[in-house]
Amino acid sequence: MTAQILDGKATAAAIKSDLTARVTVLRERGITPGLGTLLVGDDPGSRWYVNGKHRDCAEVGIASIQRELPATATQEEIEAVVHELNDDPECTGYIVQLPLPKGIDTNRVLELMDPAKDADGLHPMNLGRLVLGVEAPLPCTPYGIIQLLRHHGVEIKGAYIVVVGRGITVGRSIPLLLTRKSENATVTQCHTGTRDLGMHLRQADIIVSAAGVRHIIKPEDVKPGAAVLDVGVSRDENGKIAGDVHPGVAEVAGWISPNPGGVGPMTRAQLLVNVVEAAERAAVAAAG
Ligand SMILES: Nc1nc2c(c(=O)[nH]1)N[C@@H](CN(C=O)c1ccc(C(=O)N[C@@H](CCC(=O)O)C(=O)O)cc1)CN2
Repeated sequence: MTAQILDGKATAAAIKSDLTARVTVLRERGITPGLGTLLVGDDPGSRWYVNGKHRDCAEVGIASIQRELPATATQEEIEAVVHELNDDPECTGYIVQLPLPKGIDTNRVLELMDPAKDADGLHPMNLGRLVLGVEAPLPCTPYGIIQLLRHHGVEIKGAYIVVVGRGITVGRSIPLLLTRKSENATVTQCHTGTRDLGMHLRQADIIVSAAGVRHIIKPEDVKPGAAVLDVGVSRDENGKIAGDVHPGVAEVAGWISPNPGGVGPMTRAQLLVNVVEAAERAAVAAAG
């Protein structure tokens, strides 16, 4: 392997240490930030992610509010919990773990959330604010990726970045962040329907792959020295979890994010940032 590692675990640990200090200040002022989660169904992966989020909360001093519903929950039952979390003063920010079971209208659930408590930055109003360039909680994985690149000194400004994927949590929103004046990158969005994906990838200074297609990023399609971020999660024929990036890419790239240990821990760290910032905003509003 010649590529340097974009170490998400270490970067997330540094972010969490800063947050612990900010939470202490809030608590001294009588404000305890609280993260709520709503998990619907019994998918072991989703449960693992939600448990991880609450472990992180305990580490930095954020309170946890855990709500669960069975896979058979109706739209109305899910919406009732969303209303409860909106009204719960101890819950300063929350997430609805995705994906929701088949048959549930996810967009409607997200729309019903109080945008001021949207810890994922996925509420339509907050995504709209992002488009307008107005302050809003930032989507966790996209902003986590930017923090990971910054932390390792990978130049984003002026870079040509190819994003592979168009899902709600990463692909749709990361171009919005990367093309802001503060980042000033040029972005092409590709996806599984893109003709000649390799032609786009070979020109990229930075590749962000969130397609969920095992090894869609191949060594021959990566420019030597490029930074490659692997966000994809899929399962191989034996049920083993695999990323989007072929292991051979590490011999060509200049930087690579391991998967696990790269973007995942950054997603979780950014979630905590959003919860703390929401509590800080609420404290300012209450004071003034
Ligand atoms: N409401 C949301 N739902 C989902 C999101 C999201 O951001 N908000 N993203 C994904 C899942 N996810 C967070 O919820 C998530 C995925 C992975 C990790 C992580 O830390 N992964 C580890 C490895 C885990 C393993 O070994 O299985 C890593 O990359 O090191 C954190 C969060 C879909 N749903």
